[in-house]
Amino acid sequence: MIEVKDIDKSFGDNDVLMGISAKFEAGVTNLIIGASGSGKSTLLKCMVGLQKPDNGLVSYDEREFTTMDYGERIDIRKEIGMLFQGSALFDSMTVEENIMFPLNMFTEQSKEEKLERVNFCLKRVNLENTNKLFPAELSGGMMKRVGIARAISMNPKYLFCDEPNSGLDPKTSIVIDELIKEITEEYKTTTIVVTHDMNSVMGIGDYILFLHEGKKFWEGSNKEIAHTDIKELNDFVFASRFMKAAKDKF
Ligand SMILES: Nc1ncnc2c1ncn2[C@@H]1O[C@H](COP(=O)(O)OP(=O)(O)OP(=O)(O)O)[C@@H](O)[C@H]1O
Repeated sequence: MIEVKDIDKSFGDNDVLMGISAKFEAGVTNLIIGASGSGKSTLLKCMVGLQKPDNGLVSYDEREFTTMDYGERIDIRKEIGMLFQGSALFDSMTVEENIMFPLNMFTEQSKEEKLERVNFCLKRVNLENTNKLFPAELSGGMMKRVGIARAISMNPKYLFCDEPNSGLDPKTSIVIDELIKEITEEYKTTTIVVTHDMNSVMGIGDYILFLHEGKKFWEGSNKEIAHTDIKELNDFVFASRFMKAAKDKF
């Protein structure tokens, strides 16, 4: 479980996060949603230590992250898998080398052990036998799956996914969402997904944190989201005519 408590973050006089508190449980898919500029990425960055909150605490299973020294933070980072926006694969490396990268950096495993882990992760994302391909030879959906394989290579306790569906067609987006959900449930990871995608919200949103102008406006599940009367949330989630029409059916 990851907990954030009373997080404030400003850039100059731009107050980006104001008093954000939330609990992200293990084994369920936690989503952070909100309009562009609402502070989602900044919150994610505060959680993984890429930004320092001005106030507030971030804890990983009761381990207070914000006040840890550098060495302790590295230990937590080894427990974190990240799926970056746009996959962020190394273009000059093969699929196998990309997935092996964290294992080379953080473990003392033998070449055989690492290869076994790479093949296990590739099988898990249904991409067996793509070891020797380069990112340029993959479709967008395949790249995301390689990104997921790399993110789970270290067997993470915590999985962060930043806009996992960006640039994907609706059908492939659902495949990626389902994969993230399955992995979360299978390995009991604490998974946090930053997304704009309303299909993801309705499809895999076990817990949803809605940010609006840097504040927490609502939290709940995809089953509850259609039954709230918070205007800002309704305007955001059910903005399109299609979603408005579908709302009553949820
Ligand atoms: N390093 C930074 N320096 C200054 N301002 C920043 C920095 N990072 C973010 N901001 C500002 O913080 C605000 C929130 O940005 P953030 O990227 O967290 O929003 P977001 O909800 O993730 O948006 P999007 O959905 O467009 O990615 C924006 O006004 C942005 O300009």
